[in-house]
Amino acid sequence: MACENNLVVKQIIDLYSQISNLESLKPSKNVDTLFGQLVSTCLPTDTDIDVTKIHDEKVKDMRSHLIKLCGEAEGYLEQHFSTIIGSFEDNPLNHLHIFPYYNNYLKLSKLEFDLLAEHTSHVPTKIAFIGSGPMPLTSIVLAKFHLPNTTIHNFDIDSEANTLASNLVSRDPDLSERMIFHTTDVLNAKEGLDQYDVVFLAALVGMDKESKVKAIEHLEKHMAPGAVLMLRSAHGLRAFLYPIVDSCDLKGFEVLTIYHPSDDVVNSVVIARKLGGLGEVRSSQIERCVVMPCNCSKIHAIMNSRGIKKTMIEEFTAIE
Ligand SMILES: C[S@@+](CC[C@H](N)C(=O)[O-])C[C@H]1O[C@@H](n2cnc3c(N)ncnc32)[C@H](O)[C@@H]1O
Repeated sequence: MACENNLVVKQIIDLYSQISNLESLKPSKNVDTLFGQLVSTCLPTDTDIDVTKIHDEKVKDMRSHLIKLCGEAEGYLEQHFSTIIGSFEDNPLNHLHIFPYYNNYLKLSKLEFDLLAEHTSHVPTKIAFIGSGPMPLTSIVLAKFHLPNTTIHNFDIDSEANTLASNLVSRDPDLSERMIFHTTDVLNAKEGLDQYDVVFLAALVGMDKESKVKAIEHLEKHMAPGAVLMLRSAHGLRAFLYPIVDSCDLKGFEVLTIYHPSDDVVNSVVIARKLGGLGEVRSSQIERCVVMPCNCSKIHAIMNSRGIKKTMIEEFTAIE
C-alpha cells in the first residue's frame, strides 16, 4: 500500500495541518498537546514506513515543513524552560528534571556515550557540540554523568541561546569550568575544529538534506583525521520529525555504526570517524559499507541490559 494511504501517515498529515495553522509555536497547552500527539504517533518502530520511498510531492513537502516546525518549536521549548530553570536561586542544574524531555536526554546521551566507548580507545579530553541550544542537555549530561574530566565546547548560531545556556551552568562549580560557549554558524567555525577528539552535530543543525550535507562537508574539511563525528538521524515514522543522515552523506568518514532505538529515544545515532587517522589502514580497505546483521554483541549487551529489544544496529565493517 502506498505510504501516503497509510493510516498513521494520514494521522501525521492531520496533526501537521493543525500545527501549521497555529498562531505561535511557543509552549502552550494546545502546542504541547499537538506536539505530544505527533511524537507519540511517530514513536512506533514496528512499521515498514520508509519516508525516502514516498513519491507524493505533497507529502514530501509536508514532511520537510513539519521537520522545520518541530525544530522551531523545540527551540522555543528549550528557551522557555532554560529561562525558568535558570531563574532558580540555587544551582539550576539541580532542577533539570523540570524539562519535559530530560529523561529522553539521559537515555540518548547514555546511548551516545556507550557507542563512543565502543569505538574509541581513550576518554576524549575535548568535545565540540554543534547546535547546543538554550538547554545544552547533551553536553550537561555527558559532562555530569559520563565524562567527568572532559571539556565541552558548545557552538550555537544564536547568542541568546548561549546566554541562557551559560547561565544554566554558571553556578555549578564543576561545569562552569568545563562548559565553554561559542556563538557562530557552524559553517564559519574553521580554526580549532581539529583540536576536538569528538564532534557532535545536533539533529537541528541542517534541517534538510542539502544543509545537513553542507555542515558535514564543512566538518570533514576542518576536523582532525581520526576524530569521531556523532550525528543524530531518524528512522521509520520518526523521520517525519527529524532529518535522516545516510552513510552516503558522510564522504571522508568511515561510518562505524548507525543505531536505531526502539524505545522513546526518538533520534537514531550515527557514529563515524574521519578518514586519515590511525584507523586509515582499516578504512582504506573498505570497498563499500556493508550493512551486516548486528554483530555488535557488546552494544547489544549494554542495550539489552536496559531491556531494549528489537533494536536495529547497522554495523559497518572493513572488507578484509
Ligand atoms: C534546540 S538545540 C537542540 C540540541 C539540544 N539542546 C541538545 O542538547 O542535544 C539546536 C540548536 O542548533 C542551533 N543551530 C541551528 N543551526 C545552526 C548552525 N548552522 N550553526 C550553529 N548552531 C545552529 C539552533 O540555534 C538551536 O539552538
